[in-house]
Amino acid sequence: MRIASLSFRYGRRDPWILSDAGLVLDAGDVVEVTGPNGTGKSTLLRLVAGLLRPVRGSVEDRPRVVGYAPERFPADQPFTVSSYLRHMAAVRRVSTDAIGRWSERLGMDHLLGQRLPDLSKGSAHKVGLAQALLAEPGLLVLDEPFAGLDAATRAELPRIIEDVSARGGIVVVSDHQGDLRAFPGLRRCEVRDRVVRELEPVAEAGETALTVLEVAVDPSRASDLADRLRAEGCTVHITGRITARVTREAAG
Ligand SMILES: Nc1ncnc2c1ncn2[C@@H]1O[C@H](COP(=O)(O)OP(=O)(O)OP(=O)(O)O)[C@@H](O)[C@H]1O
Repeated sequence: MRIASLSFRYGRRDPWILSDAGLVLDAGDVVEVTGPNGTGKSTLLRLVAGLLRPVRGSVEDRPRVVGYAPERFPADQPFTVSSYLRHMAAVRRVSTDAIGRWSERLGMDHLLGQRLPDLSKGSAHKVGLAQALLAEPGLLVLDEPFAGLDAATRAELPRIIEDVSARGGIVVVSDHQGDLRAFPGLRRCEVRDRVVRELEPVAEAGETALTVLEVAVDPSRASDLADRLRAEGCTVHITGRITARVTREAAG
């Protein structure tokens, strides 16, 4: 799936939210979208999911089956959870068996008979996740999915995301709390100042990210400085000598 030269604003007189964004997503990719409040994370997710159309640019080769869970599930609908999910299963042409599977996995069996407007925020959020997962999405877009979830479902969600990814689905998640940071192979994108920028991946468990500094010092100070840096926990290699013209001020 390819996002190419994508720019978006809500109305002709509104400011641009995204400008010239580009991103290539491969089968199995799990992408975390971060950025300061109000910069356009939800907007980007809705564009990725196909709920908004780019003003300029394009989203190409989007998987056919898309599951989207909004940040706030619209619970002001006159249905029980069960009848809502049965309706969504019919719309998506999937067996109602999927409802039982997902309500068990998301710990929401006890909610099935409740009316949507009576649900707590966290419970309504689970219904939003369940409807997004019903049809085995090739693209799963989750807007702040961890917010308000109980501990058990919070722990289960990365496993669900892993399953979607393992069967080749693309998963795009906005997650300002960083619940997915330890996810193996996680790609990270930041939305800031209208730009979508890919960030360095987080080091895998058991690894530590290190920054390499090149420091040139007078040879007589090298071994002393190396010892002091090692004492501070740095890894130090003395790699050789260079010659450099140094001004009197810098040398002092
Ligand atoms: N339907 C809309 N019509 C007009 N402007 C909108 C609409 N939805 C969002 N915006 C504006 O677009 C900008 C980006 O909003 P968006 O919700 O995408 O940001 P966000 O990064 O997801 O925010 P948050 O971190 O608070 O969830 C904001 O200035 C917001 O006011």
